[in-house]
Amino acid sequence: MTATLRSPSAVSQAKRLVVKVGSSLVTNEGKGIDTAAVEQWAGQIARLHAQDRQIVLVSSGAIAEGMARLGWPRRPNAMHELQAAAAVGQMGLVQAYEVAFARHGIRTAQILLTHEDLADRRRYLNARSTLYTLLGLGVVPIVNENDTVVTDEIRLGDNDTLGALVTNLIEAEALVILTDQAGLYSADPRKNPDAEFISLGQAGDPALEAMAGGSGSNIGTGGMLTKVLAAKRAANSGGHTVIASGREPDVLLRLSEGESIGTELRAILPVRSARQRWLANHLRLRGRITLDPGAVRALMQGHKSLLAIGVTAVEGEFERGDVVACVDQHGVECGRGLINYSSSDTRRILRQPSSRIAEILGSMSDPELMHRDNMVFARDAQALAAATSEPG
Ligand SMILES: Nc1ncnc2c1ncn2[C@@H]1O[C@H](COP(=O)(O)OP(=O)(O)O)[C@@H](O)[C@H]1O
Ligand SMILES: N[C@@H](CCC(=O)OP(=O)(O)O)C(=O)O
Repeated sequence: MTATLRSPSAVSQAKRLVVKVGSSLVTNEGKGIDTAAVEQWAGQIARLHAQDRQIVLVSSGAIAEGMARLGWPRRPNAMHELQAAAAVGQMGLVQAYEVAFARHGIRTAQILLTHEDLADRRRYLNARSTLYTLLGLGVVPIVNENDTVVTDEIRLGDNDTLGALVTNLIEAEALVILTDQAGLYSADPRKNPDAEFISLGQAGDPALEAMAGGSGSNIGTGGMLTKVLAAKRAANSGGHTVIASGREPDVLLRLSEGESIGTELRAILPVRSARQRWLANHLRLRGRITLDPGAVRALMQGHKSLLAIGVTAVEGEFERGDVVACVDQHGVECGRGLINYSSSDTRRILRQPSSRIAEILGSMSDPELMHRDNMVFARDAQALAAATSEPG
């Protein structure tokens, strides 16, 4: 039983939405592209299009389809083989979508993104402007990670995260994650047949992360946890998320008509500005600086600029203008931002008042290490609790 009274549905209100379909769904559990399913989704999206809704499709399946085309029975471990499979499979993926959408007179466009594209401010703005242009032209962009050029260290790896980043990028009101389960259960239903179905929740609720696979330890390995975390990320731009079965007949249409299908994770957190989201969405940072409890409080409670005097340690190598994490003494991130001094200069001025910067470095470009306008502060109560429990 997946449908419950839950109204109004986030999707029914959305004018702009991102639909994400997972690998096992698209490729029929690795057997090769499920053209019937692709046609179903294209038909539904065409109907939503006719209602003047703008849709971006984030589709996985390149690696699985590449493996099927190359006749590889098992997923390779070597990165270059995964990349080769993705290059082969991506052809099949876009071909299937192009044919399916053309039947409805709709053009499609292929957008392959990497984490670096979204981390670099200029490339991020370019990607956003291209997506807006395509949506304005009535085209359905088909997005995937550019698996062929990413390396292990910089890959997003799962398209749930990519779907959320795209939701933030284009400020979509809803993210629909279609998968092989009816939605989120209180535990993995494959292992726990008594798991309860969760129809409605709040994006960012840590209890959901525990249900989806334990908080933290499984991050990045896919499954439900990346979907729950994607909902939290989508909420940064006010996007509501629905996790539902891609095999549910007319799932997108019924959601758009207000029917309660799947798990809806509502965005209730205050919306962050586009610049704050860009800062928050950096998945891999060049360095981190450790703050003393007083500086953590100034950041978390006062949203103040960060001064060198509150910094106790510096890790990593970074330049002025890089995005760097601020962590408390337990390593919990309490904010991040564009740093005004390189890692070597920061090491020289840490624990020092701003009045001594010119004397130590020979000149002072800025009195603060990070200006509050170039920072985003954690919403996580854990960091605040850690900071306030310490005297200082
Ligand atoms: N609490 C949970 N509720 C539902 N599914 C869960 C849960 N925890 C883990 N899972 C697993 O997550 C799987 C879906 O994730 P994944 O295979 O990555 O899908 P996709 O390819 O669509 O992204 C489900 O098949 C299910 O076994
Ligand atoms: N970019 C990869 C998909 C990554 C992935 O496994 O995503 P998902 O199945 O959505 O968790 C591909 O197209 O094969």
